[in-house]
Amino acid sequence: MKLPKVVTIAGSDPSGGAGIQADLKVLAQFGVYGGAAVTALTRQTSAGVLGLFPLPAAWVLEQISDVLWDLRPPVVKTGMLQQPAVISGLGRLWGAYLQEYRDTAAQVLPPASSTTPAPTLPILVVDPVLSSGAGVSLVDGGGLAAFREDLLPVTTVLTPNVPEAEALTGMAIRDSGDMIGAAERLLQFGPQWVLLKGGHLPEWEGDRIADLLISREERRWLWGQRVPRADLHGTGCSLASALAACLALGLPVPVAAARAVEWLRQRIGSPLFVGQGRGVVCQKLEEKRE
Ligand SMILES: Nc1ncnc2c1ncn2[C@@H]1O[C@H](COP(=O)(O)OP(=O)(O)O)[C@@H](O)[C@H]1O
Ligand SMILES: Cc1ncc(COP(=O)(O)OP(=O)(O)O)c(N)n1
Repeated sequence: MKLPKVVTIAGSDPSGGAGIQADLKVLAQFGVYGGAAVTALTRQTSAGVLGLFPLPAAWVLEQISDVLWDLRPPVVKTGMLQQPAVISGLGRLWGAYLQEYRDTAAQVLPPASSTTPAPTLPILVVDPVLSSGAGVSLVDGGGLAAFREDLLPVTTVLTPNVPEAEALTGMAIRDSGDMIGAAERLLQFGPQWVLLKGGHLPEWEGDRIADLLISREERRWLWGQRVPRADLHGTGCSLASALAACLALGLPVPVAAARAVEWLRQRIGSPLFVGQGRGVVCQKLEEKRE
């Protein structure tokens, strides 16, 4: 088997709970090699985001291009992209990356027929980070339009939470029916799959909770046990990285999504308190120390 590799494109969180630091730790836990292109530096503690220092957009895009054509990762995951020029530029770069795969496959494979499977294309997991858990905006004006117009058309799996799906669609999401409507609207922007996370909805009955995984062909609810949730951050980054890792290990999207969601849910009720503020996702349950 080829070395499983994921490149994460995200911001830096010095406290290690979110951003590239969290992504690389999750990838390592799944046994997947991680590369990272950094979009912005934050001043951030476990209590929240104190400041944001974006790197020049052209320079960020050069970093991404360098690492894509060097490592040739089969899976890329995005976190805080922050600037519209980075979001749109990544859409263009990813289109070129996919095209090169198609051209190479056309040279080495026999012509496609009903019996030859289509070549496996690289996978782009987009976690549309818009704000920190405490509400600090992590995207500049124009970012939503850049996502909708330039990045979602080339996205394989989009992983919004409820507020992110509301912002991208302009639709209010109050219950599971609204989740379906918003996820279908998101599919119209172009992603092949949408994993709409349900953690922000109050409606779930009793001790159950669900996320919605949807494509143009299928719809699945990923049900799980709702646990009392301590205040923690980095859950969105960790889930998208776990999903990217499972995809790099060769699992199909529905299996990878179910496994990643389960992995995170096992950790949500049992965070690590590493600083003075919120908890972070515990990387290895069996090694948990207070
Ligand atoms: N109280 C909870 N108990 C169990 N799982 C939860 C709980 N809250 C959220 N989750 C799960 O954690 C993941 C992240 O959910 P969510 O909070 O919606 O997104 P985000 O972390 O991006 O804000 C989802 O798989 C969701 O089902
Ligand atoms: C550098 C950086 N990137 C992303 C976030 C947001 O983290 P996320 O896991 O999406 O959200 P919360 O769990 O914090 O709600 C961040 N804070 N910093």
